[in-house]
Order: sequence, then C-alpha cells, then structure tokens
Amino acid sequence: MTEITAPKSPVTTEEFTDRIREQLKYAQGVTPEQATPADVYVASSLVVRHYLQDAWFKTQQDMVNGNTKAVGYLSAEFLMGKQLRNALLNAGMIDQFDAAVEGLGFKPQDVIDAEYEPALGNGGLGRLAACFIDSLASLGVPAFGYGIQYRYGIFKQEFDKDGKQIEKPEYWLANEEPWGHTDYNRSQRVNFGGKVVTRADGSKEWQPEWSVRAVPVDYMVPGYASGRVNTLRLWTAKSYDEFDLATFNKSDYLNAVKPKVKAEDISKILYPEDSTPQGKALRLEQQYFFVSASIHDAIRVFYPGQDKPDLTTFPDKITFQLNDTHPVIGIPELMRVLIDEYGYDWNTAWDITTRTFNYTCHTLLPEALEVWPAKLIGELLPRHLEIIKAINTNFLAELATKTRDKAKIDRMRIVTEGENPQVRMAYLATAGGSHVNGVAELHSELLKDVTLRDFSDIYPDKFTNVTNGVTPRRFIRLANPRLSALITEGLGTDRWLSDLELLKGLEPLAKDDEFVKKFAAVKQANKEDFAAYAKREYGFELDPNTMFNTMVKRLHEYKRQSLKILALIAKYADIKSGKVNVDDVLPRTVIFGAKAAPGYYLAKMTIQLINNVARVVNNDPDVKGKLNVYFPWNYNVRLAQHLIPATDLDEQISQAGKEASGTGNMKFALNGAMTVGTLDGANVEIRERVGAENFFLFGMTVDEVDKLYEEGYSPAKYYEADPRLKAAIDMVSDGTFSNGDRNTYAPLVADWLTKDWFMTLADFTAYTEIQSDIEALYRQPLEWNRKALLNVANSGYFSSDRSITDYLTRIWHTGPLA
Ligand SMILES: CCc1ccc([C@H](C)CC(=O)N[C@@H]2O[C@H](CO)[C@@H](O)[C@H](O)[C@H]2O)cc1
Repeated sequence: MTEITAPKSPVTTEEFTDRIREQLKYAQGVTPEQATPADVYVASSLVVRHYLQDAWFKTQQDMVNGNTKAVGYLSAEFLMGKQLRNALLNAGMIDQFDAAVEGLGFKPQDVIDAEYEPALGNGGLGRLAACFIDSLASLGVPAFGYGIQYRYGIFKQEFDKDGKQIEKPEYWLANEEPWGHTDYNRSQRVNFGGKVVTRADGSKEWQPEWSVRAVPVDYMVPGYASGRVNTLRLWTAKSYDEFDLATFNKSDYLNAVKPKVKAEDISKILYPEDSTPQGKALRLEQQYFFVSASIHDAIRVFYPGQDKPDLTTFPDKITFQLNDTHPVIGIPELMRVLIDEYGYDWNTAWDITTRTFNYTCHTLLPEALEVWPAKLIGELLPRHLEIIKAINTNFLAELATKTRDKAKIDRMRIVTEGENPQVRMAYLATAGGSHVNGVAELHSELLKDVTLRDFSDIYPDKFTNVTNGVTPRRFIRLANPRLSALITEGLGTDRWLSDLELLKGLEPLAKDDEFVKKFAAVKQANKEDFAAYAKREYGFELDPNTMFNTMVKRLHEYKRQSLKILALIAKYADIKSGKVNVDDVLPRTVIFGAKAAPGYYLAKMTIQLINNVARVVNNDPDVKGKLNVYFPWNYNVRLAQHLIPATDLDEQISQAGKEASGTGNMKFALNGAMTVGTLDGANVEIRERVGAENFFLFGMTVDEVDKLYEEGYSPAKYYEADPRLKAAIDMVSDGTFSNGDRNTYAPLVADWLTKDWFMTLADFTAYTEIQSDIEALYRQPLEWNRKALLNVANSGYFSSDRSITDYLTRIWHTGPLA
C-alpha cells in the first residue's frame, strides 16, 4: 500500500468550480461561456489565493507573536517561474483544479499557459532565492523574501536572421497579475541625495534631496504539506508628487511628469548582467531602495505600533541573509536607522547590526565582486558614506589588535585609499556580518584560501559552507510527473517530496532490470513530450531516438559553451573529411539554452556561432541526422522544466575553480540525466555522492589550472598539438559557418588562440576523449539507465530543504514555527 503524504485538498472539485464561476462573474465580469483561458487563469489563481489566505494570516501572527526568529532573505533577484501550478501542488489542489477547469470546458494546460512567467532574475542566484523561499515555507520556518518588483524582468531573447541575439523588453505586467497584492497602506519612504548636517548635540541629521515611495507587492509563498504560507515582499517605486501642475500649466509636459518618471525608474528594470557590474548609479539606487524599505518594514512587522521599540532584540526577531553583495548597503543603513532614527550609540548599533546580517558569496570571478566609488555613494547616500568610513576606521583599528602585518591590514581596507577611493562591498559584508558562506564545498574552500584569504585568517569562525540545493516540488514533481509516479511506486511512499534523501531507497531497484526499464520508458516518454513541445513552440524537428545532450545556463566564457561547440565542430569535420564513417556516429541531438548580457560582446558572438553551426549541420545531408544542434531562444524556467526531464546527458564543463556551485547540475542529476563535467563547484559533491563510476569526469583540476597559469598558458600550443582542435578552429575561421565570410568570428578565434583565459583549448583533448566512454555506455541502454537511476537515488542531498536546514543550524540558529 503506497503511503501518500501529499497535502489534502481544502476544496472539492464542485466547490472549486463554483468559486471560479463566482470569481469570473462577479469580479471579472464574464460568464464561463464568454471566458478565455486567461480569464480562467486569473480566476483560478484568485481562488487558490483565497484558500491560502487563512494559513497566510496564521503564519504571520505566529511569527510576530511567537519567539521563533524569522529569516529575511534580501535578494535583488527572485527567478520564481510560473506560480499557479506550484501553488496548486503545495496547497494539494492540483486534481481538483484539473477537474474543475475541464468541467468548465477548458484544457488545464491552456489555462496554465496563460500565465506570464515572472522573470525577475538573471540565472543561478535568482533561481536559488526562489528555491530557498519555497523550502523555508515547506519547512515551516517563518520568513520574508525581500526584493524588487521590476516592471521589466530579464529581457526576452530572440535571434535575428544571422543567429544574433536581440533583446526585447519583458513587460510581464502587461496583463492582470493575480498573485501580487499591492499594499499601499504599508508603503515606506526612501530618501536619496542631499547632505548631512551636525546638530548642536553633535548628532548627525541627513537632509535628503529627494525621496520615493516604496510600495510593497506581496506574493504568497505556500509551503508544501507544511500548512505554512510565507511572504515574498517585492517593492515597487512610486512618486510622492506624481504630477507638477504648475510646470504642466506652462505646457512643459515632460518636466511635469519628471518626478514621477525619476521615482518609478528605480524599480523599472532588472539589470541583465550576471557577472560584471556596470556600476551604474541607478543600480545602487535600486539596491538601497529595496534594502531600506525592507529594514523599516521588518521593524514595523516585529514591533507593531511601537515608536520606541527595544531594537537590541532585533537580531532575535529576524536574521537577514545577504544574497551576494547586492543588498550589502543594508549594513550602513541599519546603523543609520539605529543611531539617527532611534538614538542608539555606535557600539550598541554595531553589535545589533553584526548580529543581524550574514553574507552569501555566489561567485569567484574577481570582476563580479561589486566595488562602488566612494564619490558615488557620497552623492547618493552622504550619511551612509560617513558610516562606511567609520566602519572602515574601526575595522582597521581592530585588525591592528589582531595582526602586525601592515600589508595584510592594508589589503583588507573596506574603503581604498587614493584620489578615487572605492568601497569593497564584499569586505563590508564580511566585516559587518556574523557569517560568510560559499555555495559549494570547493567554492567555500577557495573563498577562504584565495578570494577572502586575509579575512578567513583573522576571522576563521565566520566562514562556513552551505552547498546549494533545488526544490524537488518544482523540478521533479511538477516538471517530471512520470518520474515522480515511478519514484513513489518504487519507494512505496511520496514522502520523498519533503524528505528527498529517501531517494536512496531506489538504489536496490537499480539492480532490478524491470524497474530500470520502467525508468528508461519514463525518459523516452519525456523526450517525446519535449520533441512535441519544441515543435509547437520553436518549429524544431527533434528525433527522440537520438541522445538528448543539453547545455543550458547563462552564456559566459568561464562556463565554456565554446568547448562544447568546438568539440561539436570537430565531430562534424571528422564526418566531412571522411575520417569518421557517418554510419558509425552515435545519433546525438545537442540542445543549447543561454542568454548573454547585452554588453557582453564575445558571449553574443558565441551565440551567433552556435546558431550558425546548427544551421549548417542540421541541413547537411552528409551528416544524415546523426548530429543535430538546436538553440531554443529565451531560455527561462518554463523551458528548463520541459527540457531537464527529457535530457540524457548534461554538460557541466566550466573551468575548474570558476563555477561557484551550479544548480542546473543538480536538477539534471535528480531527473535521471548523466553528467559530463569538470571537478568544479558542486560537480565535485555530485560525483562524490552518485559515485565516480556514474559520472563522466574530465579536465584539469583547480591545482592543475593554477599551475598552468603560473607556468604561463599559450593556447596556440594546444591548437598546434591537436589536429581535431585545429580543424575545428580553422572551420570557424574559414567561413563555413558564416556564408564564406572569414571575418565574422575573427575576434572569437583571436581570443581563443591568444588569450583563452578559461583554457578551453587546454581541456579540449580530454573533453573529446571522454566522448567515446559516453557513447560506449549509451550504446548499452540498460547500463546507461541503471547509472542514471543511481544518479537520482543518490542526489537527494541536493534538495534546497537540506540547504535551508544547513543555514538554520550553521548560520541562522532558528527553525520551524511551533
Ligand atoms: C552585479 C552583477 C552580478 C549579478 C549577479 C551575480 C551573481 C552572483 C551571479 C550568479 O548568479 N552566480 C551563480 O550563483 C549560483 C547560485 O549560488 C551558483 O550556483 C552559480 O555557480 C553562480 O555562477 C554576480 C554579479
């Protein structure tokens, strides 16, 4: 008898149907007969919200009245994905929804498809935040996600006729958005500019030049089977003085609305960079805007109606997690609030502040660590610059009591010296918080040994690790219902959805050929589904009887999409030159998904190359369909949910020491794909847990990479040494993928041969050699699927529930509401 622990539906199909009808008629003014799938989507979403409301209130009350410390997750990005199906799952209403909607004459998928994906993030960091707030609610931990409700999310990617990326605005709020509740009565004033004056009593007063109204838009975050509903509070910027009538009457219309535009600009658009900060003033305005509003909101929530709250208890009420350096301005902001608004002395304020904040670093790229010019901070936030300088002075003084190494102290400056001082936000976060963590064991080691070495030498106890995770609700149960049913059948319970390490129970079944065949059948059915989806959405003709080999992630040189495309071209060259008999080639379909930051020139050229390799290879009769390349545009959470369950082989081929963790790697392993990868980020831990024999490892280790850097790396040497690499690069140069034009990719080829900072050429031979192991195993489907099943069985550790549990025990020291 299979144990079912999935949440019980609070509503019958009949009741659900009636509620949708009422909502359509009396709130949306349409009868079910007149309604469109979009109308029913809005109605259903509002009905689900209705049923989650009581649990939402109860969670709020228990959080404020209880003494369970809450978590405030401060993030500039939340890549949430579509909401309706996830809310239905976590509320136990999926079956009732499907039946009710069918009863009203609609296809559930058409209603689901009507939802616009809230794309309020770039990639890994934003999606991790979304997985984390799902796990916080599912574990019953009181929590707020705090961020920005950008009017325009990450751009919509399209490809022009030459295969170049073009960016289109992603106006996701074009239609009615039923999930967000705009709460004007709980707005906060956020100030900017102006100057600081010293009062007679020596205290400081900030006299800002302008201010905006931060209005909260609340999204419910229902937990899975926890009965708890947390809040994602995203701030939208409004102007206090919408319209300057006097200016208008002088028919200067543009200036009449200038204050409004200036204010609303703050939450207008998400910055599409995911590694190199642009250092734009508006970006700093965005960061201060949501952090200041969030800190004042937390004081309002936890000290209701108190104008003289005892804020020494603040760190016991809520602990703030800084999702990378983007919200770190929160540290001088809390200091300002405590000292200037509540009159605390510096040391008390500093004690409260350092006990309140913790910092998670998500990168190893030096250029991704934000550094703000002190001048810019001084103009926008003059009082904060004073406080940051004071923090820096006190910090250097404290260091002097801990080491006599002047050079070390100098390297640790939060504010650099010289005529153009810079504020290092990662250093401010490390000095101003209780804990610093990396997002995978290797990453956290490198943070201690390299990036923040001086800090870990002096404050070793601050440093810890929490390996990333992903939510099994969205990325297994919703994305892969077939595999979910098979897992529940195999384990005899569905409890794995809230206790993912139970997947270990599948290990013995890997020895059961019948079960392995069922598993293989699930994968095959998912591949057919994806082929149908790709046909419908992109017009692609995918053959589900080929190996589906996927590489989906942001386009960045360190992730080495270039290695994948060069190996692919080498295979094509082998076929074209007859060096390889096409009949011996294992049929493979390579699927790319990747957005490049709009200003990232080489990344965009790589996208163009991939699209043109696809155009040439897919239309070359010599290849006989043995090699197929597809690049579905606008990779997002929706596409990921369709593609990951249909993948046989996943690419995690970054240069060792560059990918902080990766989370796609976890999603693929949990959905029964094999991984080819380097010893980088969380690949190391995935391989450890699934078994080295169930992972295709290649490439240099971090130490070998460092050694090659020291020795001096000349990529041209590798070009000369490996004829397949030479043939591939020459094909990129000779116009094969650019209608004969030999200059199209010249900058890319020049970079590969003269710079190749992330050593694509150095790892090429090892990468192409591992392909024969991969193809040899794929020709034994039973063995391939046995190993793929063992990946599923041993990847339960990579649940974001486990990550959150680690944060609770190592950093936050709180837990579920009683
Ligand atoms: C200021 C520009 C900017 C914007 C975003 C970022 C993020 C930190 C980049 C990011 O998404 N990092 C990814 O975070 C994931 C979640 O921890 C990791 O799994 C990925 O390895 C890491 O690249 C850096 C710099």
